[in-house]
Amino acid sequence: MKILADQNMPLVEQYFADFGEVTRFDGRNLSPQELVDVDVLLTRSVTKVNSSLLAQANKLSFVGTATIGVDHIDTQLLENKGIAFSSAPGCNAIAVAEYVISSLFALSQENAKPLSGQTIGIVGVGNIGSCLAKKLKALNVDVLLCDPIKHEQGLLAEHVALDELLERVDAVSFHVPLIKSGEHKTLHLMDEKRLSALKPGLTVINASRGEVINNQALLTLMEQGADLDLVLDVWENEPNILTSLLDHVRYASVHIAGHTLEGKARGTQMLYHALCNLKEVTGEKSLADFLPTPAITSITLEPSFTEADIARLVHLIYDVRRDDGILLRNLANDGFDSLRKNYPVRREFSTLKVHGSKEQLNSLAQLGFNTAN
Ligand SMILES: NC(=O)c1ccc[n+]([C@@H]2O[C@H](COP(=O)([O-])OP(=O)(O)OC[C@H]3O[C@@H](n4cnc5c(N)ncnc54)[C@H](O)[C@@H]3O)[C@@H](O)[C@H]2O)c1
Ligand SMILES: O=C(O)[C@H](O)[C@H](O)COP(=O)(O)O
Repeated sequence: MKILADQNMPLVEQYFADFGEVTRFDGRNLSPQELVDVDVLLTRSVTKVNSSLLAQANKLSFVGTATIGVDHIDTQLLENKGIAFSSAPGCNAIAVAEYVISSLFALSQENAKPLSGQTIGIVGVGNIGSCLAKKLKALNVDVLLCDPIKHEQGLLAEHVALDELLERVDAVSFHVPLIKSGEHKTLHLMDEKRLSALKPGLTVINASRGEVINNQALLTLMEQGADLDLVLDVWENEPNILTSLLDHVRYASVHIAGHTLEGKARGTQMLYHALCNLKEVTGEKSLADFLPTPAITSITLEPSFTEADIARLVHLIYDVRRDDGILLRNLANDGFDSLRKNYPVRREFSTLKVHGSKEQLNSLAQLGFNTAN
């Protein structure tokens, strides 16, 4: 079996070598010719899997994307061609939620505005939005949720319409898929009209897809002096982003919100299990076999540790300002994709074992730290 895998996908050889020969490709520059005689294609989010890419795919029987988002894949085409498909739902949901928590704590410190007592809006309450809501509630934050689809399905009673939510919150975080048309379209969900109506002092976080916010309209608004705290991980037209917007963003990063070691590796593992199912073999390999021990494994809290110290613990594991600095220092020389490829190791909160009193550990456990005795 011939397996073609994105060069930025970790652990492919470890998981897939038993199935056949693994060859790597450059995600943005895969040519139709490279798919001749290939059985399995494993992508990340930058490869557009469409009819022109598959024009010479004479043997392809499985396509997998080790990502949550599937807007780069023509899934209808795969179905029509009888090619099995799998994505990796939820694989990096924890990583994205931790990115948002890190950003909110950093802003809270810099703006001298405690997080506890703030109202945060979450737009899109799927795997990431739900995970984030749980963590925020553990921090005594009021959470407003907006997800009209789940509401219509009877799965979210407390849905708040987007325009009302934007008026009521201190910060809003977007976790919707990119939907280009239809009643629930998210392309330019934040269009010029909605952006212009935002209240001063609002924090706007986007770690979903860049196209959810009209970037040019946002730039124009910021150039006119709008008072918004912007946290942007995703951009329209990646990798050729609107660089003049960077001057107006508090924390900017190169579409890495989901890029913990665990998040990326889980994506690969989920595709491994999908292929095992397809081939009717038992998948016996596990993430724990491959992930390295983190640099800091445990910490003990003193009785003086209070809620205010939670931010320090969060930033010990991941501080979004590290990634903001990397982008600002290096984008011009290295370029967007190279910064993504060489992203420094980031681990999830669960890799830190925290020892302390029962009361201290309660909210830390809900934030995702390892508090097991
Ligand atoms: N920045 C990153 O690194 C990164 C990482 C992972 C995922 N993502 C993006 O985040 C998106 C969400 O991920 P998820 O795992 O939570 O997906 P999910 O499918 O579990 O949840 C998405 C939710 O959004 C809701 N939704 C759809 N249209 C909506 C609308 N118009 N308004 C409000 N809600 C709407 C859906 O009903 C669903 O509940 C992914 O599709 C992907 O594009 C980005
Ligand atoms: O949808 C996703 O899962 C994320 O956007 C994903 O983490 C993007 O990262 P990439 O696949 O481009 O490395």
